[in-house]
Amino acid sequence: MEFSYFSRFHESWFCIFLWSSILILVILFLPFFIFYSLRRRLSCNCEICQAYVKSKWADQFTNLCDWYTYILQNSPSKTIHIHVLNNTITANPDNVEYILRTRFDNFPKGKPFSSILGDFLGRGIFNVDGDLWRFQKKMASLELGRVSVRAYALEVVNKEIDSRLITLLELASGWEDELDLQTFFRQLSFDVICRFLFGLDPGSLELSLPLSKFAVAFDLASKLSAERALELSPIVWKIRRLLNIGSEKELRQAIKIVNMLAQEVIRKKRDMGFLQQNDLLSRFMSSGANIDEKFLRDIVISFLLAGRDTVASALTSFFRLVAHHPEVEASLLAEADKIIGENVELASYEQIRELHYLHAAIYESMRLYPPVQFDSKYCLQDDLLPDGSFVKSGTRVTYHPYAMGRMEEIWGSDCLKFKPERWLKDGIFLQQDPFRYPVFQAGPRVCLGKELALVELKIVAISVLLKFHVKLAESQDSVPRFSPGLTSTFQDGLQVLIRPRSTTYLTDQLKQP
Ligand code: HEM
Repeated sequence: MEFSYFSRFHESWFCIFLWSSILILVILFLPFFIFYSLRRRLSCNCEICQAYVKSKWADQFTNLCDWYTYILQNSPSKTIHIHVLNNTITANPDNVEYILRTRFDNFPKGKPFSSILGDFLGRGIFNVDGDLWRFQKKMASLELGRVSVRAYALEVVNKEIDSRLITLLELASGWEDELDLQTFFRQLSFDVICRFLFGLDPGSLELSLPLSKFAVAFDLASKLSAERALELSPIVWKIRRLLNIGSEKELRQAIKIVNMLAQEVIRKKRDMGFLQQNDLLSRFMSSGANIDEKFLRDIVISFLLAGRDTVASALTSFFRLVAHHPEVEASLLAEADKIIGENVELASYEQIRELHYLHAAIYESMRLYPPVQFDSKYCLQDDLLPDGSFVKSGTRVTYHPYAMGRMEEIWGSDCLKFKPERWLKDGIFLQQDPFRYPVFQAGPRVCLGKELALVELKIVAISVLLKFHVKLAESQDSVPRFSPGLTSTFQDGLQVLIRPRSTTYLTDQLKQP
């Protein structure tokens, strides 16, 4: 007995000694390891790589995406290679089609991407390939592909507009203080997506923190996860994560809060009895598939991300552009007046379908400000893109809808102008090739929520426009600054004054020189 106690005592000291030695060795050799792995990356002396590494681009451009746009516009093939990032970036529609459709199997999301977003999105649909992706896509398509989905979306959004949106904006229309429309739309789209996908009223959740704290944590987790991709080597953030320091510590804390929200959504759904319900979450829960608690959490987070941030981003940019273009605002109101008429509280689905100019204005605003500015895939085997660019196995390929929306070769010499008319022929909205406009992605992984999103965008936009005039706090020539994140967000939000719409306002506005 005494002997075994003695030997265990020695064993534990031996373990401590062993682990301490390993730790000391790691600490001693880590800087060399990082240095050598980064040296290879930093060694490219080409102008573009140096501009990236030394952040020289920031001398001329407000946003990284504007710099990428500039170099893509100036590239004859509309494709560039950032050697230090091992990333081929393209704004060439032929390449986009090749990556997203023709050679879909050779360009999955891939392991590097899943590890960047893995802590936040886990095995959720955005972050996986293969069977895990197919399963979630099938379940989501059953729900989002229903014939009645648009009518149901309209019902959910109309309820939200009727019960909250108009009341809140009426309140804000009496304020002298500015309202951040971006935050407002994020709250709205969160409520809509909870009702639509989870069959839940967010107000009924029993949360230990106010909803706004969860929203902040959600945004932070999205921003910090996206920033991992900007590091010159994944080793940098992986070490920070191992030591739980800096941004990785913040990310861990933010994810902890986000998890609390997801757990409460799942708990509430269980309480409500998911077997009798046919929303998306209930479908997953009753599918009989092997879905553990963690997988359910990942599903909830991915769909929240898909439906909340993208729609809020699209609405915010739309109102910013419309406020800067009174002539577009006038055309939107004139169309609504013709189709919906006066004194109608909420438009019907048939009326919404008839609003071609509104549809065009929404597409046009997403052309200039796509909610997902760029999207990366991973090249499995060496490949050659249609424009002749060679892509090496194991490197990243990125298509860039933000830059594509600003290409003269695609949209003509007035590509920087906000001009909804470019989408209309004889007043009817005309669809463009999705590989020239991959705002909803295209090919097998095309956005599953496109129809829901369009209904939501149109009905919210017209409901607000008909009742209120949105006046921007920023000046006419201000350039928006984006926050890094998975979805495009204005760093300073969108500060506006809300005013009740008077019938004479617009005429007065148009009379101004
Ligand atoms: C204006 C609004 C929206 C835009 C611009 C948009 C755009 C996109 C884009 C670019 C992707 C590809 C992302 C990637 O693979 O990395 C995507 C995927 C997806 N979106 Fe949307 N989206 C919008 C709204 C929504 C909404 C409201 C939902 C509702 C649930 C949704 C559900 C999805 C899903 C499930 C996927 C994954 C598809 C797959 O991987 O097969 N989206 N979306």
